[in-house]
Amino acid sequence: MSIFTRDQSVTFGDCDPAGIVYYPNYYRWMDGTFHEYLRAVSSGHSGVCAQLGARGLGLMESKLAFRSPAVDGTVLRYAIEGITWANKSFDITYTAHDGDRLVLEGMERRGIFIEKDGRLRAGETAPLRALLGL
Ligand SMILES: CC(C)(COP(=O)(O)OP(=O)(O)OC[C@H]1O[C@@H](n2cnc3c(N)ncnc32)[C@H](O)[C@@H]1OP(=O)(O)O)[C@@H](O)C(=O)NCCC(=O)NCCSC(=O)c1ccc(O)cc1
Repeated sequence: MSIFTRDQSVTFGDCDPAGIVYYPNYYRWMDGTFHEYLRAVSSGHSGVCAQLGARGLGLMESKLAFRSPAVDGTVLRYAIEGITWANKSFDITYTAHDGDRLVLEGMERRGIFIEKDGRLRAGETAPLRALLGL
């Protein structure tokens, strides 16, 4: 059972000369899925950051495995499949499907980026968990 889903339409301009989705777009849409999730369950990224005194729920790591191609006209259903919490980071796992067909599997490792002694640091994740009720 997914935590959250959203649909993303693929248009002509999202594709490379071979007619399949140009891969950086998949990263943008994965990021966008996280932001839509935050909007659905909280005051959104900027609101959450204001509440936590954070600069961003920023990326430490991000990866995708491309399982099958998508083309102009595909409607991708992005899903957040799970969130795993560590002390100062959290991992979000994603899938995107075209109907029953798996198009990609992805993950992001994010942190609560705070400014400390003039540099970015990862803050504790507990306040975010509490805010999201997770
Ligand atoms: C992430 C950092 C602030 C962490 O700094 P520190 O506070 O010194 O981290 P620590 O070494 O103490 O590690 C803290 C935890 O993070 C984990 N960590 C830290 N860095 C990494 C990396 N690179 N990979 C994996 N895990 C990491 C580490 O294992 C610790 O894990 P747990 O304690 O088990 O939870 C610093 O490494 C940094 O500034 N990295 C560059 C970040 C960056 O430039 N990201 C790309 C910008 S994208 C962005 O900000 C964004 C915002 C919002 C969006 O929707 C999308 C993108």
